[in-house]
Amino acid sequence: GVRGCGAVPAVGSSKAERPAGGCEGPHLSLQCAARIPEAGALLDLLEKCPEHQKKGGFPVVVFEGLDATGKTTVTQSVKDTLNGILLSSPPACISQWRTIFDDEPAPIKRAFYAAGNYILASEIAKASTQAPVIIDRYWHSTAAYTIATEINGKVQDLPPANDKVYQWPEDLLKPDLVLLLTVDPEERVQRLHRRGLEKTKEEAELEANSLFRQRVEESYRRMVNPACQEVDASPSKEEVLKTVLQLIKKHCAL
Ligand SMILES: Nc1ncnc2c1ncn2[C@@H]1O[C@H](COP(=O)(O)OP(=O)(O)OP(=O)(O)O)[C@@H](O)[C@H]1O
Ligand SMILES: Nc1ccn([C@@H]2O[C@H](COP(=O)(O)O)[C@@H](O)[C@H]2O)c(=O)n1
Repeated sequence: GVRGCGAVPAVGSSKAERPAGGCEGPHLSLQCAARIPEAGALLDLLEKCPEHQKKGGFPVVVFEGLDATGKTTVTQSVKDTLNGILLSSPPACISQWRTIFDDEPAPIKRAFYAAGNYILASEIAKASTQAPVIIDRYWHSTAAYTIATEINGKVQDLPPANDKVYQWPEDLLKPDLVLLLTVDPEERVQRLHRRGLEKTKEEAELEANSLFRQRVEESYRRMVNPACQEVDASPSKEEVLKTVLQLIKKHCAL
């Protein structure tokens, strides 16, 4: 069995909790490695990461949110202001395989992002002994997009608010603070267009499908332990930076 690879049917549960019959983890990993050579390399990297990584003494702050809500912009500024270390999910060491897994069926694609979070945890453990760590997406993104993809229809059709799919995995290093950036849909579309990068399939889906967008955001809001703290990211870049720095100072010992 491999950490993180059973994330689709068991979002939020730890490796140990996953039922053998319902767990796609080991099954998926063997299948993947035989068919996709990069899956073998990914699993090798994952196996090298020690389990139950511990955080260092510096704060670990995650930024979450839909595409184009301003995560890249604000994480860079926070990192510069705090002399921190900027990390992202999926981590740089596996990002060259991202397009390969993005084109795979949903369970394999999600397993890639889930495994990436466990590899990222090793980087967070090390970096947080040296400086404040600022992260662009982590587990909440993997969980929220998975839940919103697995469930069709309206927000009311999502699993109930206290369902265990919204729990943080027991065996994954926890951040000190998770900030969820939100902007109204019109502003977000304008930012997407202003940015002008090529859209991924999922970004196109997000833009076209307002119900999907609502399910992703609501899933973020339902995540617990740690929950996301919502930040209105509609104001100017300077205002947003000021707000998040205040929140970091309030919640983390710097
Ligand atoms: N507060 C803001 N006001 C106006 N424009 C902004 C603000 N923050 C970011 N932008 C602009 O919006 C666009 C998207 O921002 P950014 O790339 O930081 O979002 P993102 O959340 O990292 O997106 P993705 O998740 O797709 O990488 C960029 O062109 C950026 O300059
Ligand atoms: N921890 C993560 C990170 C990302 N994803 C998936 O990637 C898409 C967004 O990535 P950007 O680089 O454009 O911000 C997002 O749609 C997720 O599908 C993930 O699942 N888990």
